[in-house]
Amino acid sequence: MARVFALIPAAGMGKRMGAGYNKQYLALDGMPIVAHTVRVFQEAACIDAIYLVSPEQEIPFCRSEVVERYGFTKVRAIVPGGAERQHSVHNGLRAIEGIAPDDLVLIHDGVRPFVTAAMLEASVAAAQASGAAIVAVPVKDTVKVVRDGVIAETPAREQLWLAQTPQAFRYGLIRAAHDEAAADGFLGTDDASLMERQGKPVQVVRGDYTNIKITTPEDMILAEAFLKEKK
Ligand SMILES: Nc1ccn([C@@H]2O[C@H](COP(=O)(O)OP(=O)(O)OP(=O)(O)O)[C@@H](O)[C@H]2O)c(=O)n1
Ligand SMILES: C[C@](O)(CO)[C@H](O)COP(=O)(O)O
Repeated sequence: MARVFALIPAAGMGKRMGAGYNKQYLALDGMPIVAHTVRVFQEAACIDAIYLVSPEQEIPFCRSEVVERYGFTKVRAIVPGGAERQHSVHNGLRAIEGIAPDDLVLIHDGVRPFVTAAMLEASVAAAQASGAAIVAVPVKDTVKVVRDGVIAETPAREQLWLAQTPQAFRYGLIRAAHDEAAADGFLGTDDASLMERQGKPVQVVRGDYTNIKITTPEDMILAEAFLKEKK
């Protein structure tokens, strides 16, 4: 039976949030954003172990203020991050102890606190069946490709989806994709894109519009509203 590992990159700088410190520690209902996220994985029966990725200098803070404070017993290690998200994920993948190629890894942004147990279960089932699956939602607006301030193209909306996380993979597949991208100096903005460039299929699991990545200040307003609605 494949085991399921969660890998949560939380080693960004939160530059677009402009909070003056890492946005994953901003409080939502008195609890750091990243703790809301980890809690969903801690409580999900389908997750066996969690690896967190943090800026190296913040590892002691993350351990005491997130892992120990909230009793996240599934967290096996806090791994030092890299310059870009992809580097942080690659560091995390290399740090998972005793993982087998057929085990599953669910990669999930530390700043997407509205992930649900249902999304985790659907991702696990899809990756178990096909090897690779991401959560995504259809775009609601019309999307334009713009070059030099002028519209170059209007892609058919029916084909456009917004990639979210979790992104779930058989470990052997995503490890090979990350190793190859690193060797080629390729930087993608999500993990699925590293498999796509190898011509490997990635399934899509329908997510939810509330599964936002908290990126800019207005996302905090949305997050507070979603949290109020959940209560
Ligand atoms: N070098 C990096 C960059 C990002 N992340 C993580 O990847 C997730 C998504 O990244 P993003 O929202 O872009 O976060 P930041 O990089 O912190 O934001 P910014 O680009 O505004 O600095 C976050 O949980 C972030 O902590 C990471 O682990 N390591
Ligand atoms: C992985 C991701 O959350 C999917 O939407 C996104 O691509 C991360 O991008 P960012 O540049 O780190 O914000």
